[in-house]
Amino acid sequence: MRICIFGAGAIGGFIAAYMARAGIDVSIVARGSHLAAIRARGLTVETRDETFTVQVRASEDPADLGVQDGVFVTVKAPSLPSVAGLIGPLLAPDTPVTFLTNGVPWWYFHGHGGAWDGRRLPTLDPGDVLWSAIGPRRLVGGIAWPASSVPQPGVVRLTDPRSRPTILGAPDGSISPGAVLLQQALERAGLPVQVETRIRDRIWEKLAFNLSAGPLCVLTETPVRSTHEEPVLIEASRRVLAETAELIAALGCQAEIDVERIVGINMHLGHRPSVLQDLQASRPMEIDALYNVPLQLAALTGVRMPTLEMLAALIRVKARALGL
Ligand SMILES: NC(=O)C1=CN([C@@H]2O[C@H](COP(=O)(O)OP(=O)(O)OC[C@H]3O[C@@H](n4cnc5c(N)ncnc54)[C@H](OP(=O)(O)O)[C@@H]3O)[C@@H](O)[C@H]2O)C=CC1
Ligand SMILES: CC(C)(CO)C(=O)C(=O)O
Repeated sequence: MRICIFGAGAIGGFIAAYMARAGIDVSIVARGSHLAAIRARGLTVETRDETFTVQVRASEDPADLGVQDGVFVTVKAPSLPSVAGLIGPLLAPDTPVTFLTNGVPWWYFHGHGGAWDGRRLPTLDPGDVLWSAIGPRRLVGGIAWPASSVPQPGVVRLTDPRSRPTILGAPDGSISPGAVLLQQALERAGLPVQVETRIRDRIWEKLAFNLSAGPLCVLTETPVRSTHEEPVLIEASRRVLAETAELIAALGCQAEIDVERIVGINMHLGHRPSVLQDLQASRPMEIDALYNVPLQLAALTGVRMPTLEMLAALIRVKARALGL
């Protein structure tokens, strides 16, 4: 089984390393100092329980890696249009591609059914470049949960890669052969995975979690639990979650949003969300996928999200002021 991880940073890096260790023919698309370090010293994973290093084929040019049986795209959302122009050489006609990204995915309305079926999201896929290069047919929706980071080039750090399963699911709700192939690859690597028929419900569960504290972390530049030291900010988090639950229902999804459970988790979470990691590394943040597009969907469905609107506006101002 030939698997390529496109953008093997915090999330893709640990997946690639576990696959390589399990003997899967895995290669990665990486770039810059991270690629140089992986080539020179291998790809290292540090978890609570172990540290290990694997040698893995890596290139910034997918043409060096050839046609694959399956592809995991794990770049940040602002990098996705760059993937469209590069991914072609990895794809046979049936190669499944999953996008393990936070936020609303660019393909959200593909296979949705109903009045919005096939609607495009130009904010996430300007000029339909992903839609045209990858095509919705081979798509598998995906969600990753483990809190992870790249503390230095060539090194991925996370507490527990098995903390929560990766979720995969075809946009049309079928158990597609592509989803099953990608599931098998993760299982062989010893990573927990579930294939779901209602992928959008799971996307919203994850996004609600990201929305509960991510904006507060970006604005305060502190880890999740620090934002929950102030009762008024916990209240803001509760309001964002209530607004998100309303949007989820208006979109016809059935995600379970247990506000007090999420608040309870956040109280103890020392993680800096990946959106904050981007801010602090002066990288573009996933503002569109995480905040702006949910607000567009709120406008589409007539749902009011004043708290998220305010937080998103403050973040946009901050991003512009910092040139991000
Ligand atoms: N980190 C976390 O804790 C979690 C993250 N997520 C989500 O997972 C997704 C991936 O995040 P994460 O792994 O943290 O991101 P990272 O930035 O750590 O990894 C993405 C990698 O892709 C590389 N990349 C981007 N474009 C290209 C390209 N065209 N060619 C080659 N390499 C490229 C980046 O390089 P460069 O740095 O040069 O841009 C980077 O090394 C995001 O949507 C995030 O929100 C989900 C759960 C938890
Ligand atoms: C908060 C977390 C780890 C949730 O899994 C996440 O998605 C992120 O850091 O972006």
